[in-house]
Amino acid sequence: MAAIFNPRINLSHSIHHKPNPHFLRKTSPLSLLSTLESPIQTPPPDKKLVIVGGSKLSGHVNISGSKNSALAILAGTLCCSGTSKLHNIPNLSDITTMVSVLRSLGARIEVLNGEITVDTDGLCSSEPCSDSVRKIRGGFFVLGPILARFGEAMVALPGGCDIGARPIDLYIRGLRALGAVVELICAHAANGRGLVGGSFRLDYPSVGATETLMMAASMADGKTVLSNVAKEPEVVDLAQFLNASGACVEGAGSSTLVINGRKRLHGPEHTVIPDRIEAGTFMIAAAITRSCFSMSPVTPLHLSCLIEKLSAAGCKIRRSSSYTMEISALPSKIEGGFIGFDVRTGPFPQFPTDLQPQVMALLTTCTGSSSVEESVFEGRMRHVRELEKLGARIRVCGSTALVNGKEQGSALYGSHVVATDLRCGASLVLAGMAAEGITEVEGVKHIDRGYEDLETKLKGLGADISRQQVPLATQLIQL
Ligand SMILES: CC(=O)N[C@H]1[C@@H](OP(=O)(O)OP(=O)(O)OC[C@H]2O[C@@H](n3ccc(=O)[nH]c3=O)[C@H](O)[C@@H]2O)O[C@H](CO)[C@@H](O)[C@@H]1O
Ligand SMILES: C=C(OP(=O)(O)O)C(=O)O
Repeated sequence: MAAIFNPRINLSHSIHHKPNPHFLRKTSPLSLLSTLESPIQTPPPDKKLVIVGGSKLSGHVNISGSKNSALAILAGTLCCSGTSKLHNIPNLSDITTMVSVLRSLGARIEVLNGEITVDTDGLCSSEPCSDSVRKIRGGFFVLGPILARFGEAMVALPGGCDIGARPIDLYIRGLRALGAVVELICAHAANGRGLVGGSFRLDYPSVGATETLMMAASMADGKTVLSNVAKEPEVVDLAQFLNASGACVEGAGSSTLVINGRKRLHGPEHTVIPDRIEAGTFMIAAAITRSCFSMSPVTPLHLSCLIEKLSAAGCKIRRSSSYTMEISALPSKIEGGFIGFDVRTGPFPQFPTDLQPQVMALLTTCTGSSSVEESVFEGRMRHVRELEKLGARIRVCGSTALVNGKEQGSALYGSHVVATDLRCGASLVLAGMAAEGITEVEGVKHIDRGYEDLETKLKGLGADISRQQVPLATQLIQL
């Protein structure tokens, strides 16, 4: 079948779902009902976070399980027969959406206090609910497992943060290398039976493409070699989950993966790694408020680039037990004050793009000028305009932002700002805590996608932050 895939397709492209006769035959009335029940609801009224700047933070904060690991591993449960039991799953709207994606395929899921069990024995569809897939990036990761398990998949184009074009060409070319025929939204095994092992080199170490191909190859017939893959800790966590299911994935954390496919994987028990981006956000919170507190569980190796930068700027970072880290940014302890530093984002182990907006907020409060180069997502500078509303002085030239630190006696000041994506929201909350006066951050739904109880955790450390309803009139004007 001819391939008509356009790798730079607009993500808002509408999807026409043809009914799949194979699965319609197999679909029970109950699972059809649950597909129909998939939420198509009017979005809830937006909330705002109101922050009174200037509080010092202290105490201890618990770090939740990793959003990005949990999303990939939830997709990975589709590779496993029987029941997978996952621990340390964060309570986030992205996870709720991913659960809807899996349920729309017929998975039976129980969610209780950070634990999720996924029973895939009743899977009855190769077409996940498009509305759910379109809401998040992780929804698209089900493509590999569905294809590997059923030999065909029909998946809508993904959503996620609006931070660039975010094409899916590597997923498609990689799956083709494993014997898939891929049309715009529909993929099936070329030989009509299943995927076969193959070799594929990614032009760029894409996290999602690596994870999707790893899952697909785990059930392909024979050996697969993937090179120039992503080395992010979430990729390693997924590999550990798959290996615990009986898969044979070697090399996770290096740039080459060798995967020997298995006919059948079984549901394992797995604990998701701590969220390094949440932990990094809290480290920056300590730095920007010139405070001292501890956090756990944290894996310092996952944050080495940030630890290096903050230490060079004057923070004292100490491991007080294997999973607890204390960060001290008390002005009395930092000789010569906080000095700005340069950052360039890149694939792990380089500086994470998901901490770039937060670190930029910090740099606006340091002395001297700093440069922040975003090399991963071409559209990840939307927080700059909002930071400027709080008094930040930033000039963007191409993919680099030149941040002018504070002048003698100057500070950020409170204002009304809007989060346009998840980490933009985190950046604005951090800046608001350092600003003089009151900052209102709208667009909290973006923050809820990736931070579990952000304001409760910050309040626990001593921040003055509350969640309030955005008046309806304001919401209507924004529409
Ligand atoms: C749910 C999840 O895990 N999200 C994370 C994942 O996103 P995601 O997996 O979408 O990010 P990628 O690693 O794929 O993207 C990195 C770069 O590769 C490009 N690219 C990607 C795929 C492709 O087929 N073609 C292509 O050109 C992207 O446009 C981007 O410029 O990794 C990003 C990079 O660490 C993080 O910011 C996201 O938080
Ligand atoms: C970009 C992010 O998430 P997603 O890939 O889910 O949009 C993020 O977590 O910062």
